[in-house]
Parts: sequence; structure tokens; C-alpha cells
Amino acid sequence: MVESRTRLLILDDDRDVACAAQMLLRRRHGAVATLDDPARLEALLADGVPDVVLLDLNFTPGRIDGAEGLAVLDRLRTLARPPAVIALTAYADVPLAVEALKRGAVDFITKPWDNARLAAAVDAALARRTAANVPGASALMGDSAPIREVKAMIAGVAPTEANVMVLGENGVGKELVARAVHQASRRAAGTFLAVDMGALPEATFESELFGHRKGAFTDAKSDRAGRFQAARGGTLFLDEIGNMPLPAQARLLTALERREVTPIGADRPEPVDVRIVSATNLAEDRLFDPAVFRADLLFRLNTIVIRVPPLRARRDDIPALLHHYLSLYEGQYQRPVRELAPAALDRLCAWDWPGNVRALRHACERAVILGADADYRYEDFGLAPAAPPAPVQVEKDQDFRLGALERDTIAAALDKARGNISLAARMLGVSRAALYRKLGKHGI
Ligand SMILES: Nc1ncnc2c1ncn2[C@@H]1O[C@H](COP(=O)(O)OP(=O)(O)OP(=O)(O)O)[C@@H](O)[C@H]1O
Repeated sequence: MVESRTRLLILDDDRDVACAAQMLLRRRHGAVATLDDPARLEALLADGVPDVVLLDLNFTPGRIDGAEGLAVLDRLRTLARPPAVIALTAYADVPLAVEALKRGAVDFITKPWDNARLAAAVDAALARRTAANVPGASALMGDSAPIREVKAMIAGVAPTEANVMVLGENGVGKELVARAVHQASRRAAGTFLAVDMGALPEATFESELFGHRKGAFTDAKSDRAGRFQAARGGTLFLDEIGNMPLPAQARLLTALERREVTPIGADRPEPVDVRIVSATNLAEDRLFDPAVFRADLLFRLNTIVIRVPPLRARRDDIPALLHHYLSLYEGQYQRPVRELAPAALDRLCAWDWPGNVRALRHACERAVILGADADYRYEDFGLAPAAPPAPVQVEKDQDFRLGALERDTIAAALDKARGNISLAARMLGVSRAALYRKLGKHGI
């Protein structure tokens, strides 16, 4: 994907709160705008739509019904390319957070927040600004035999309450499969809440998932709902499950076995009413290694396993995906409709797509933005390997080596992390979203 700066917007009437969030996020993301009055939102949107909006749900002092924030959320969702919205609320109001999630917010944070948690939520929102945010892209495309099999499994398993584990390489569409299970289930009217288990800090793991009571620990200034409570009546998607440390796995297992969770500081457990869909890109031999993943947790989660094959194993889907994403980005960037030259299509179908559908999508975005000919050419997709180093002038040579160095470092980190994106991003000291951008840039 073409590198672009992330745009964040913080919409909160409390200037101190907005300023604190701005300072925290500016270090990581650069451009962070703040707005204390929703009446000025339209003028700001006219200048460009942000990627992520941190949205306070109550502006007028004393109001706690969230109606003001929900109205802004509804407005943002009508945009052609809506931002990912993280709802902010000063009140541990689970119904309000759930309402925001139902109306399309990707996450919620209770104020006062933990900085690491806020930063992780923004990263996750950026990485997830995918299917849910792009009209028409939420359906699983493809009609190859393997993808038809996946769709048949989804149709068969969705109406049951069985836990589903989705396996597959990065970018194959595991989250789309999880959403499809939710949408075809009896819980479709409820919340679909995705949690990146690999990104949950170990210290706050329990409070994030199960919630806490005011005063349970020094920073617990108010009650806080956990993900299990927020997804009540809906589906909890536990993503990157293979990245969980073993102690966290034990705590999750207890909750699933007892079907109840106890918020930290509470004296009574609360029943759990969620359907669990989990996903990992770990290879199955790693998943069955007890040093990596607890067997008892695995057997809780994998009642039904849906394996999503890599794109290179279902090349018949490539033409439809290319046409879909090219026309999607032509519309989005208001670029002319262009054909894919037959020779280019052949080469794109022969490419192995190591980053799977996500990489294909990024490549299409690049081609739409950079392609200049009447038809799309293979070169427009940025997949050709880097040119061999030539003994040209020193400066150019250095540029080339810098790019190659970055690519090699990323490839080495991915290799070491066995394809685990969260882990590789942590090793490289960048966010998951930034790593995905770099993967797209290098066609990895
Ligand atoms: N069959 C498909 N049809 C259309 N778009 C797809 C399909 N599969 C994946 N995509 C798109 O590819 C991108 C990656 O999909 P998704 O996030 O579901 O993959 P993932 O397997 O969960 O990735 P990761 O393991 O990296 O989290 C998304 O933008 C999604 O919309």
C-alpha cells in the first residue's frame, strides 16, 4: 500500500482529556486533531475524513444518555468511507457501550483510560479498518471449490452455539469468516466484538476481558465492563489466540469452563452469554504443542474448525478479488475505470500472494493510485522483486540498500515470529497497522 499518514480525530468536550490523548497519540501517529464541539464536525470532514475517531458519547455536562455521541456515530457511518470509531465514556455504562458497538463503533474505552490500552485500541482500530468499514466488502468473495467449502461450513455451523476456531495464514480472511458466522447466527442482532488477544497487556488482561469494580486496584477509578460483558448476547471474536501467554490462557479457560466471569474486585461471578469464535495463524503443529498452547483450552475452542486456505491454493478466486478491489478503489479515489491487461491478469494469478487477500487488496489500491496507462499493467501492483543492485551513483545505491534492508529485516522478523504479525510488529518496534503498511509496500 502507498504510505500515507494516519489521521486521528479526538472528539471530546473536555479539553484536558482531549489534550492528554492528543499528546499520547501524536508521538505514534503524527496528525491528531481535536474537536470539542460536534457542531464543527462537518467543517472538519470537508477537509478530509479521519482514519480513526475517538468519540466521547456525552458532550453536554450532566448528560449521560450518550444520545449526542450516538448521533455523531450515525453521521460518521453514513460517509462513503467511514472512520473506525472508538467510543469514549466516563461512565461504566455497558448498555451504552454495547449500543455504540451495535451502531458500528469498533471498540470502547472507559475514561480515565490506561495509556497502553488506548494506544493498543487505536492500533487495532487502524488494522481493523477493513471489511466492516468498506461498504460491499464485508462479504466473502470467491467461488473456488475451497471457498465454497468454507461457506458451506459457515452455513452449517452458524445456527448452532458451537465454538468455532478459524485457522489460516495472515490476511486469508479469518475475521471475515468470523463475522459471517455471527451474521448467519441467531445472535446476528447482537454485538460482534473483536479482541486482539495478542495485544492485550498481561497486567490488565483480566480487567480487559472480565471488567473490574471501582477501587479494585489503585487505577480503578470507576467500574469498568470487560469484553465478555460488552459482547453479551452476541459473538466475542478472540483474534490472534495463538499469541496468548500461557498464564492468560489458564484464566481464559476458567471463564469458558465455568461460563461465568468475575470482574476484579467483585464478590460475585456474572454469567457469560457469548458465542466464542477464535482465530490464529499458528500452524497446527505449533497449536498442538503444549508448550505453546494449552490442550484443554484448545479443545474448548475448537469444537468446529474452519480452515481458510491461502490464496495460492485457490487461484480461481484471484480474478474476482482483483476486479472487486480495483473497482472499489476506483470509486473511492474517483479514478477512471480501467481494464486489467490480459497478460497482467495471468501474472497476477500466477503470483503466490504471501500476504493473501490483504496483500492483494493493498496491491489493487496501489495500482489504482499509481497506474497511469489505459489498462492496468502488472508493474502497477508493485509485486515485482526489487531490481538487482547496480553500480550506479552512490546515493541511489544507498537508497536501494535501505529499502532492501527494511524488507529483509521484516522478512526475518516474520520468520522468527513464525508469521505471527503481532509478535513481529513488537519485535520490530512498530504497530501492527504500520507493519501491514510496510508488508504492502514491499509486497511481502
Ligand atoms: N474472501 C474475501 N473476499 C473479500 N475480501 C476479503 C476476503 N478475504 C479477505 N478479504 C479482505 O482481506 C483483508 C484481510 O482479511 P481479514 O482481516 O479477515 O484476514 P485475517 O485472516 O483475519 O488476517 P490476520 O490474520 O492478519 O488478522 C480484509 O480487508 C478483508 O476484507
